Amino acid sequence: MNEFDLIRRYFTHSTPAAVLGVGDDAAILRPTAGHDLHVSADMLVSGRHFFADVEPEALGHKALAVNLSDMAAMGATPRWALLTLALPQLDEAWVAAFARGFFGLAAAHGVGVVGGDTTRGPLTLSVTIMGETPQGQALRRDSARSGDDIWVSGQLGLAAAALRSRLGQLPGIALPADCLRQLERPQPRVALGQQLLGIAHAALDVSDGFAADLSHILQRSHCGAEIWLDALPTHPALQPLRAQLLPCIAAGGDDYELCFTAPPERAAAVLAAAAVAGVAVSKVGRISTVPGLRLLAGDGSEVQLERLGYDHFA
Ligand SMILES: Nc1ncnc2c1ncn2[C@@H]1O[C@H](COP(=O)(O)OP(=O)(O)OP(=O)(O)O)[C@@H](O)[C@H]1O
Ligand SMILES: Cc1ncc(C[n+]2csc(CCOP(=O)(O)O)c2C)c(N)n1
Ligand SMILES: [Mg+2]
Repeated sequence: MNEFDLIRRYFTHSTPAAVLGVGDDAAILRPTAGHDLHVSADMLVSGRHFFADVEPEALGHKALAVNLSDMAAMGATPRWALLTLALPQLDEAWVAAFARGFFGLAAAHGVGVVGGDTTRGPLTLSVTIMGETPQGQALRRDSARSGDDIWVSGQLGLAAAALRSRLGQLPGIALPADCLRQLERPQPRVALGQQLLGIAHAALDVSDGFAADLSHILQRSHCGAEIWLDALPTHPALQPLRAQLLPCIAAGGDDYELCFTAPPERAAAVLAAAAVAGVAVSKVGRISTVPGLRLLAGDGSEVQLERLGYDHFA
């Protein structure tokens, strides 16, 4: 099997939503009239974003999931993706499983894989994703307003706990299986993002860590926030370990949940949107005019974290 057999066999699927998909020098796409086009890229590098021995099917899922999560964060409907791979060797069973995970999730979200690039090299997966929102409707980072409630979807800290456990940093702690599942197969909150259009003011997805990512909203919106640490949602089985796992919950990363702000009078609309999307949401703080992020313990005292989130170069 050569490079082109590999592409034909594993990476060429029909793409009815594209004018022209895999097989030419470029794909041809026709965005929906009256919509804005969203484009985002996210890369996964072996040893940096995943362990080299991870199940290839899970890796295929995650490579697309982290990109779908960026579309979810904008409230966009994901439509097309490009898949760029560097593979150290041609291991057909590995590629078949990877493609199963990737194309399974693509099909579930109606995303057409319209092209990419394949080369030999250190295991690296890069995805470019494109999606749409009705013109001017997208959920951006720069639109939070003083007085907004701050919400987060799902549960935080599970993936970071699983990572630390795998690294031997949580001796004597048995984690629920949901933690490893969250690390290896995150569920992007695409439906929630779309439901929040017209309700949320600002949004992003939590990839580096809740505190670090919320800080991006604060910077771009020129405001501050207080966060009630006890309100940050996590897995029930981790509740007794909350104090020890606070760095995972508040600043761990790999959560792929949505953090968003909305005016208090839209709280019922937020809860209704979450119910339609089938995702739990928690109110965890408030946007204020006082600059900076204040993390508050149950007694109202301010907590300083050593790190707010993951940083590749820190
Ligand atoms: N090499 C680069 N060249 C140009 N723009 C970049 C580059 N790397 C990142 N960016 C841009 O910087 C912004 C922040 O990027 P980042 O990768 O941190 O996105 P994120 O959504 O916060 O996190 P994640 O990568 O986990 O999705 C984005 O607008 C992204 O397009
Ligand atoms: C083996 C291994 N080591 C570390 C981590 C943790 N990790 C890596 S990148 C990142 C932030 C998001 O990445 P990016 O900002 O590049 O999108 C996190 C939380 C992991 N998942 N696997
Ligand atoms: Mg993002």
